[in-house]
Amino acid sequence: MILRKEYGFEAAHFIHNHPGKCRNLHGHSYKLFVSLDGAVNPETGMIIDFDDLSKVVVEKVIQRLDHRFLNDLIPLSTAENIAVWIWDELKPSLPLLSQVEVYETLDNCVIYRGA
Ligand SMILES: Nc1nc2c(c(=O)[nH]1)N=C([C@H](O)[C@H](O)COP(=O)(O)OP(=O)(O)OP(=O)(O)O)CN2
Ligand SMILES: [Zn+2]
Repeated sequence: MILRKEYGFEAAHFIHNHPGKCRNLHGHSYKLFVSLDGAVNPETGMIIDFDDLSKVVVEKVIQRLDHRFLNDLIPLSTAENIAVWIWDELKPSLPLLSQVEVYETLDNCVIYRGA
């Protein structure tokens, strides 16, 4: 079964080698969807407690990206590279992690399922 939870963060960035407007400093209200693929524990009725998932995602990702300049952590801060960075931060603590979705705008999204 797939369990998915939504998060958001506001951040600034620029893409230094972009041929258009994205080379300029600007910001996005990013949406992040974190998915886990696992079995339901018959005792808890859960794959993971949403609260326990959030403790990890907030500590490892949201607190580090929200209201930050992304290029400090991810020099080429495309949605693709942000998704890979988030995956690498979460996977050691969330072995059931199966998918990371990063929406840079309402209609621009990347989906990453690991290497
Ligand atoms: N493959 C990617 N392409 C682009 C990325 C990216 O991360 N991966 N990023 C950008 C810029 O960051 C840019 O900010 C994207 O936002 P924007 O241009 O506003 O989005 P739209 O494509 O929806 O542009 P509209 O002018 O609003 O139609 C660019 N490309
Ligand atoms: Zn951008």
